[in-house]
Amino acid sequence: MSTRYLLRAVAPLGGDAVDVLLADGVIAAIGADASAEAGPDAIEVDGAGLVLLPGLVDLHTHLREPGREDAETVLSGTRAAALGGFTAVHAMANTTPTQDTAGVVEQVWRLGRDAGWVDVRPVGAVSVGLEGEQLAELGAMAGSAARVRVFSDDGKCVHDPVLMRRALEYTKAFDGVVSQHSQEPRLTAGAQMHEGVVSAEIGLAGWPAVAEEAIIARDVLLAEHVGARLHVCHLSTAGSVEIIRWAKSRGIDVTAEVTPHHLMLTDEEARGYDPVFKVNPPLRTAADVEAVRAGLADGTIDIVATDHAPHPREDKDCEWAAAAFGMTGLETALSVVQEAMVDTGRMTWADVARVLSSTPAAIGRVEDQGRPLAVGEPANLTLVDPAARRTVVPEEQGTASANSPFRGRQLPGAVVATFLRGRATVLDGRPQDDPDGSLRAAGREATV
Ligand SMILES: NC(=O)N[C@@H](CC(=O)O)C(=O)O
Repeated sequence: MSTRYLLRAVAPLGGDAVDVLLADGVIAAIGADASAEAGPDAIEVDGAGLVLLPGLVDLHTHLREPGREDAETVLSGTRAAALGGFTAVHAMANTTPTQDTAGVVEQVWRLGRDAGWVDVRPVGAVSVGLEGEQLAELGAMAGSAARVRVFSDDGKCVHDPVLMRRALEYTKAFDGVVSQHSQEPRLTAGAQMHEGVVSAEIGLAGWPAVAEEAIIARDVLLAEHVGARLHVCHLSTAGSVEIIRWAKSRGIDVTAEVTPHHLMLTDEEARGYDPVFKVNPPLRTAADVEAVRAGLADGTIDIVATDHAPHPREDKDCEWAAAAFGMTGLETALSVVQEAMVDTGRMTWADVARVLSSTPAAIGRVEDQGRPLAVGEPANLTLVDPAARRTVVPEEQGTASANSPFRGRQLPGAVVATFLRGRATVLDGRPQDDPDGSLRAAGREATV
């Protein structure tokens, strides 16, 4: 018999505290029945003051394997995900080789299954080698064991409108979705950061907001024309929020994501020339941060996705122009959303469950994740302590890379436990391959 967990007096999304019993991979009982049915062997978890969320689902994670195992592996990245409260992640396609065939997506899916930390749903590339010329084997990836439903050339934009149209048409056939990295390449050649006052003052080449907005505007019109669904990756500007709002008002089938870092940080961070703040799309202005917060709160932006983009030291500890784009995010996402949206009174924990679990699961067609808290549902759950405060120390995180833009910051909230089909992957804030924390305290990766 698998281990049973009795979660005592947890707050399910703001409701009254209840006991919840996890057994045989599912939520076995809620309320008075839970303690009655628990039996003597159940492990009790004191949930007083804690919030019980459905396990988080990330639609945008870079796991880097195959090809850049010096930055992250499926094992280290998924362990980081579990520590961040996730029970499923979508692994982006910009690996080496590219995830553009059934063989490569199945390899990543298998590595994820064998690691056992979270469910890994590989994203398939839209074009062969992300080169934007020839459509990849979309149908074969969809029909593979990896059951790909999300397709993206992320890191690059599908900028050819004919290729984008074809991708939208083909993905419709198997209920897939194109997740577009919206960046007009000609408008961003050589770009280093957001184009604005700060880029002019510090002398770095700018990435104008219009380069994102022009592609989003084009794509929502293409999606309407074709009758397909479209997902917009890491939306970052006030203008992009307006375009999505307009598209939704016309009934266009579009969803959009914002990253935690775009909810919190601005282009002012670039003034110190620390490449940890170099990311694509770039950190924008305070007005953009306000617009994406408002867009997330009113439902124009559907989800938060991490765009966890680990890079090894040599790709970040260098001058700004030579550094790679990207920042880690799996282990700080929930805290950033708490600080930006919950602690400011703009969202409830039920909203957090929607934007970080049920809606990303729905967009990715992940059937057994993001489910309601009800008897018989798979026990994919995250237990959060909203009153905790912690200082971010990237070297103590599960990810194999240290490029967190939140280094040294105090953030609210902590993941106390994560359960994947009733098995604790994280308990007392510790990964369950290292239950007493000694390996991490010694500065060693546990099994990575
Ligand atoms: N978000 C990033 O800054 N980097 C991503 C790819 C990308 O979206 O450019 C990466 O793979 O490193």
